[in-house]
Amino acid sequence: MTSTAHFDLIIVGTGSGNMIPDDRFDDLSIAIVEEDRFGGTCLNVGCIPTKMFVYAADRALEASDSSALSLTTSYDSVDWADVQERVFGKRIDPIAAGGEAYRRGDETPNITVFDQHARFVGPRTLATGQGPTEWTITGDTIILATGARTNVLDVVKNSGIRYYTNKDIMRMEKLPASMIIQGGGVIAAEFAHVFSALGTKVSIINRSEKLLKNLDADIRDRFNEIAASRWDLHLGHTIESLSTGADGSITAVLDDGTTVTADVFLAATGRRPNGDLLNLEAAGIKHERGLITVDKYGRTSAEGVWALGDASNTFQLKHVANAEAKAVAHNVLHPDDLKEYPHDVVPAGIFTHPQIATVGLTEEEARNRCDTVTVKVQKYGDVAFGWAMEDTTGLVKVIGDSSTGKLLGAHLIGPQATTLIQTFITGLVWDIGYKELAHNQYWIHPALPEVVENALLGLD
Ligand SMILES: Cc1cc2nc3c(=O)[nH]c(=O)nc-3n(C[C@H](O)[C@H](O)[C@H](O)COP(=O)(O)OP(=O)(O)OC[C@H]3O[C@@H](n4cnc5c(N)ncnc54)[C@H](O)[C@@H]3O)c2cc1C
Ligand SMILES: NC(=O)c1ccc[n+]([C@@H]2O[C@H](COP(=O)([O-])OP(=O)(O)OC[C@H]3O[C@@H](n4cnc5c(N)ncnc54)[C@H](O)[C@@H]3O)[C@@H](O)[C@H]2O)c1
Repeated sequence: MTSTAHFDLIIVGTGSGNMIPDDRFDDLSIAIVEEDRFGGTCLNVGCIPTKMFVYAADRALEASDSSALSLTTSYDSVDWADVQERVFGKRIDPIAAGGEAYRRGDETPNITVFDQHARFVGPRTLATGQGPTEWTITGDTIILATGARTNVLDVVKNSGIRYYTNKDIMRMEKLPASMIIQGGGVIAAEFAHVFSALGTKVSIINRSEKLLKNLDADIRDRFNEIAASRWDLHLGHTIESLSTGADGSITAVLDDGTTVTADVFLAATGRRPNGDLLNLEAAGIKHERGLITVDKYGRTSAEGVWALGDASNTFQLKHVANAEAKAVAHNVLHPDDLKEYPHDVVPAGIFTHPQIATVGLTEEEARNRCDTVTVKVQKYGDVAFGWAMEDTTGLVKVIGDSSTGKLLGAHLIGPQATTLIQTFITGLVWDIGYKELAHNQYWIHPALPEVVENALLGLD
């Protein structure tokens, strides 16, 4: 038998969706539906655990060769099980379990948790469940925060090989001796660094000729040079077939006949939004191949239904999903004072080695839009802290419009790039001219942000 219930608000997905119910919502009856672990991608299988692995990988890589600093150091080995226990056992899993217990417990009596897949069976009506009990729930307001999943290509799915995605690769039983990574985007770049720094031989197979192909060309090319020195790259190729050997190893045959063999295979070929699994048509919700269509306030095509995060934007970034969740929380409470999703200045960081960070227009995009582009590329190695680091590869590229004195974009590769970029984000958000940004504040000498100062000073 199917039970039924009505709620003021239904939230599907507990990534950024779980941020929404705060004390402003205490008077509403709320259903939260989550079919997997509480906390969503970022907490359980994305940003947070990956960066905990990345930090260890950074230390291992740096220790493996400090000769430029006149030091004799080495990286010996990793206790893989201990890293997993530290990341998941001590931190991630208790946070996820605690988040769920809080929503199920006495402190949020207005909230009911459903733990089965939700799909629409009519306008503002979802079929879901609590354990084995089937439920049909209706809501005056529904917020879809259902995220995205790995886009596993047919050649992988249909091959019968055991393959990993970001969901299970960090929980592998032991560190593999070798790994094939399919894809050349952000996830490939981050995991290639993690595994190779810890001792795995990494081969990357990527359809495009360049890794991280959408970056500003100078940053992209610098990264590709560094990547070629660390990993076995097969760029500009696709996989024709995959098979499992008698010893369990995986062999990929590429479109040029090359074979690549490794212990494990990681699929990192993009993430597709989960809307295709929600039966959106039954509720009159428009979407494009699962990407839910929303207006600038987060409203879908169906009255009373909102969407946010990876379910409905193409940024696929946690800070954007969080910002949208804040906007939706406000909008459902204040229908006469809607806030727009903040999509004007969206920065991104890539926690590979070296780190990469980017905000605003690339040089190519800027030149296509503006005739008065000014560009400065400042090497880390030409400022005092860069000398201390003996850095030979880091650079800060800043792009401005000389006719207005305004920043257009900034792109960094090098140590602490994801931190250094914050000055450019501030400049862009507050519309501060690049000369003011450089001159109207102190830059601690001889700290690394001097590389940012010098980049700004170099614009015409
Ligand atoms: C490996 C990796 C590393 C990343 N690193 C970064 C990073 O460093 N910085 C950054 O900004 N971003 C990063 N991201 C991206 C970031 O994780 C996502 O943009 C963000 O988590 C999206 O949040 P969300 O709330 O939209 O979706 P999610 O966090 O994916 O939440 C969606 C939830 O909905 C649930 N759900 C879906 N459909 C249903 C259904 N029908 N019924 C019930 N429940 C359902 C899912 O189980 C999931 O828990 C990373 C992603 C990956 C994969
Ligand atoms: N640090 C961060 O902020 C961070 C970290 C990890 C993931 N993420 C988010 O997760 C998203 C997904 O990451 P990703 O690396 O999976 O995606 P991506 O879009 O960055 O890269 C996908 C890769 O797969 C390849 N590919 C796609 N379809 C293919 C096909 N049919 N055949 C062959 N190759 C194909 C692409 O050429 C590309 O190299 C990112 O875009 C990012 O927004 C963010």
